[in-house]
Amino acid sequence: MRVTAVRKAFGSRQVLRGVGFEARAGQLVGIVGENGAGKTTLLRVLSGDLRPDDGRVELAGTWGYCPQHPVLDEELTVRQHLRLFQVAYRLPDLGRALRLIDALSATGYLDTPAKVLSGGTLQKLNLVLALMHDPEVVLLDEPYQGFDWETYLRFWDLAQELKGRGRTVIIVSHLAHDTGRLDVLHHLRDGLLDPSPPADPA
Ligand SMILES: Nc1ncnc2c1ncn2[C@@H]1O[C@H](COP(=O)(O)OP(=O)(O)OP(=O)(O)O)[C@@H](O)[C@H]1O
Repeated sequence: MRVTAVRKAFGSRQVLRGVGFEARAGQLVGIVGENGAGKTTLLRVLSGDLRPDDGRVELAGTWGYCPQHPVLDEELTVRQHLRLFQVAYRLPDLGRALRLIDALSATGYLDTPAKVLSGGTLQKLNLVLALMHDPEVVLLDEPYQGFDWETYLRFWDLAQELKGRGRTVIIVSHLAHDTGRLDVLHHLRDGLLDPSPPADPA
């Protein structure tokens, strides 16, 4: 993925003022910044959900997008959501989706409607919907919000597994901890990315 000089304003508020970076296959890339820094705006531009005022986003291959707020139908169960996305992604079966649900310990909720799921379980579904077609580039907006510690650790196992298979994983968070798990960390400040040196594995 190559991002060049992306600009986006809402009215007179310049949120992105020339953002550029590259992410390669097999890289875990973090983008951190304070509340309101423009992280979600950037990810929406990267996913094609929002048109930038200027700049380019080049993305080779398939992508998956896990938005900050799950876009789900509260009347549908977890399994029905998986089926809906199976059709949209044109997948032959739900094998990978069910393995991901299992890896996140959500199998017990397959037949539960979204409207009665806890926030953390909704987020598990949100994440699985972004990963079930095994995209080459994964865009994750605060992917572990609401996760308990066990699930948080499983999330990072999953991220490592994706990295190991050459996927590009871009994680946006307002939390700058756990940066040792990332290959590259960018800070979004004043509408620009400030690249940090590779995270210290210690
Ligand atoms: N659709 C919109 N219309 C107008 N202003 C917007 C819109 N979306 C975002 N903004 C503004 O752009 C700025 C950046 O918002 P954004 O949601 O991208 O920040 P963020 O870094 O993701 O924040 P957080 O960590 O709180 O999720 C904020 O000032 C926000 O109010």
